[in-house]
Amino acid sequence: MDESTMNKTVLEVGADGVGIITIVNPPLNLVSVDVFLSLKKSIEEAVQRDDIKALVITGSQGKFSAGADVTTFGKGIKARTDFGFLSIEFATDTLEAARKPIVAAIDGPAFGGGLEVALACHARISTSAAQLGLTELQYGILPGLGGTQRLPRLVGLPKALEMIMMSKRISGKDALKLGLVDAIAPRDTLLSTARQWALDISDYRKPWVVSLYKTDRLEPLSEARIILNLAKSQARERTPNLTHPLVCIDVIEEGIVAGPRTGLWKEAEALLQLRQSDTCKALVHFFFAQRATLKIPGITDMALSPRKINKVAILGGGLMGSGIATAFLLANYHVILKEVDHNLLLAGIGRVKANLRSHAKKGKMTKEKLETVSSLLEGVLDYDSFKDVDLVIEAVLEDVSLKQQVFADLEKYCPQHCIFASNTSSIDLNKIGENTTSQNRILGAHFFSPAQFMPLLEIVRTEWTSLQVLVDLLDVSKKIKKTAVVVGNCTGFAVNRMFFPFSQAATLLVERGADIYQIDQSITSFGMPMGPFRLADLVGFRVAVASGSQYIEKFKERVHKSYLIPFMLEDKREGQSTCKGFYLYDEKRKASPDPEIVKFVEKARRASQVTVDPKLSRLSAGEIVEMLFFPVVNEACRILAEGVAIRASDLDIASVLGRGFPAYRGGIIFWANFIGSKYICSRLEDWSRVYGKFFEPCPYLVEHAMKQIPLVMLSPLKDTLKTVDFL
Ligand SMILES: C[C@H](O)CC(=O)SCCNC(=O)CCNC(=O)[C@H](O)C(C)(C)COP(=O)(O)OP(=O)(O)OC[C@H]1O[C@@H](n2cnc3c(N)ncnc32)[C@H](O)[C@@H]1OP(=O)(O)O
Repeated sequence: MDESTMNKTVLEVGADGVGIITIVNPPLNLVSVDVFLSLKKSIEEAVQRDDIKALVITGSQGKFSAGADVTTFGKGIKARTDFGFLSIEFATDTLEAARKPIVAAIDGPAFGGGLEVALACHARISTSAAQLGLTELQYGILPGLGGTQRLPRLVGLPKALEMIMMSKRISGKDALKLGLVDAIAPRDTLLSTARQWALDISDYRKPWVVSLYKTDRLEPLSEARIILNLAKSQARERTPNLTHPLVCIDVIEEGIVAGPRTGLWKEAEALLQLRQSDTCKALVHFFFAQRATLKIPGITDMALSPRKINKVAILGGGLMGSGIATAFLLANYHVILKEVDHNLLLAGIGRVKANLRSHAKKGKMTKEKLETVSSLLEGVLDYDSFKDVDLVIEAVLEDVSLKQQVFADLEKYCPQHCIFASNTSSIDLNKIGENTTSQNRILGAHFFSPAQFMPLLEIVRTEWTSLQVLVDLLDVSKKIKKTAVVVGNCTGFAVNRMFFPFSQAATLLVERGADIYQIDQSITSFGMPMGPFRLADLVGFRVAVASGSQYIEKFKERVHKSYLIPFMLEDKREGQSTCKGFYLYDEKRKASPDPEIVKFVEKARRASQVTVDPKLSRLSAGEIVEMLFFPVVNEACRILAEGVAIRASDLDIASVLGRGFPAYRGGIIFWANFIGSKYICSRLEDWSRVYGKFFEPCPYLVEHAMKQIPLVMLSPLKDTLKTVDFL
């Protein structure tokens, strides 16, 4: 399709007197300014023509419209789309006020501005598989084409709030139940059904609904206020650092209190401001960074088709193994769970079944599906049933020799094509495969706990891993609904290695005078799900010490060796599992600060023989954030410099999806670039002079700071792949 036939709408009139307006902007029919201007022109023309009785709006190639082009947010606005043009002059005064009925025929995506065009039509017909949603909050803005006013009037306030606040996407089938669409039609009769519906409206056989003025689904004002106030307090609690969800609720409220047209003006005003905000820029970056993870130079551009994976074996039914098994079962894979003895196997199966039941209890799966999925799980104690396994994921203890033995066994019992993945979080994969001749089918599949929920899968390739194996695992990751980030092999890989200095900085500061609970508080206020000490309690001190030792061994010259956790372990404090760590835990796992903690802190201070710096006990929340996260940025820079990560934005995704770094700050590198490499480098230099090598900025960061350029890859990708394929 050439440029002249894109980015516009096309009007065609049938013998029945129905004009079909098609949005033509493939592949997703995004509604650009040009599309809106063309749509306005088509409607105005159709209203004037005597041969047109009614209209249908649809999208080309079976896709209604994926909404506005989000890359334009934060940029200058063209004159014709000035304040109020889109929602008032176009959607309300041209489309909704047209003197001829207009029906939306929806297939494929109808998101954001796309759905808002449909909401302003006088009826909506969709296929059952169509996807509908007002997803704007996901980008730090609000529905800006009247969605805040029309959706509550069509589906009622609670459902509209749920959809808008969660950027929820629903199917055509569910949209029918809500009253968001008027009828469902199969794909091949969608247009004819919409045509007939438009004629029926024109001939008064079907109602001509102007959604902006519909009131039958709106709650009475007093009830609406209660619902809105509840939504506000939920938004404040869920995302205390964000204003756009609250602005959106205010706009909805304005329409209910002062009338929908006043609401539209307020919506237009809010959109203008929000689309320029830093939050919007960060969230748009996050959206594209996540999509970029799917494109891996040298891997996904090699035209290799993924092989079908039918049977998956998980070794180890502990917390990780059972979570991974659950994720595979939920995607309908046949799963073998292997343990070393009967009791451990029963416990592992029990965990998986409890995970599945809790999924069903939350309404995410029907009872029938629970039964089907549970029947796909098989528990075993030996390798007999491994002869037709396609993928093994090892999740045994973090012990090198145990893993080496396991991989040597796998080579004996599994078929030649089987992929061997390790869920190790820090051990070198080359070491794990040392006793095998299968290095080309070994890779890391690092899941994050709880594996059935956490959306990230860190795929670790070694210099030997076959491209086909990588393509296979990338395909599996999509099927189990994980975002995969492919990284190179090194201690801690990308995610844990990047965040190791985070907990190191925290203990370093405490040993030199800072307060444990103030650190945790500052970090959660920044937007992390929990602070480093609460996190250490959750992970457990034994795991923290075991993985920490890998870094201490590997990066001796720059790690901070803390005595704090070892002293607490001596006193049988292991974290949340023992109800005592940095916090005390009650029977409901509620954490409270422990006054006795000071005893351990003082002992650690004495042992490390450092002088307490009174300045550190008076750090502001902002300083604490900098002192914990700038070392993370520094390590991320080393990871980029070594070519462990493919691109800087992958580390943004890894930090958000693997560690809970706030998406509205764009991810660790985006945030660092927002602050500026020069400032970060100078702060690290200052601290390294006072507190030692741990804070010393790496050459990559220094170079970027000197040139005052953003932290992105400077050098081309390191080519780590030595073999092409093993098949
Ligand atoms: C004023 C209004 O109120 C504001 C709005 O409308 S906000 C926008 C609301 N729209 C959305 O949230 C939809 C976002 N898009 C999606 O979720 C998915 O693209 C989709 C489910 C529609 C389709 O998925 P899929 O078929 O896998 O295609 P996908 O690869 O994602 O997209 C194709 C290309 O379009 C891009 N794209 C998708 N939606 C886009 C958007 N809204 N803006 C800009 N680019 C977009 C993708 O990045 C991709 O680009 P690439 O080829 O260069 O990598």
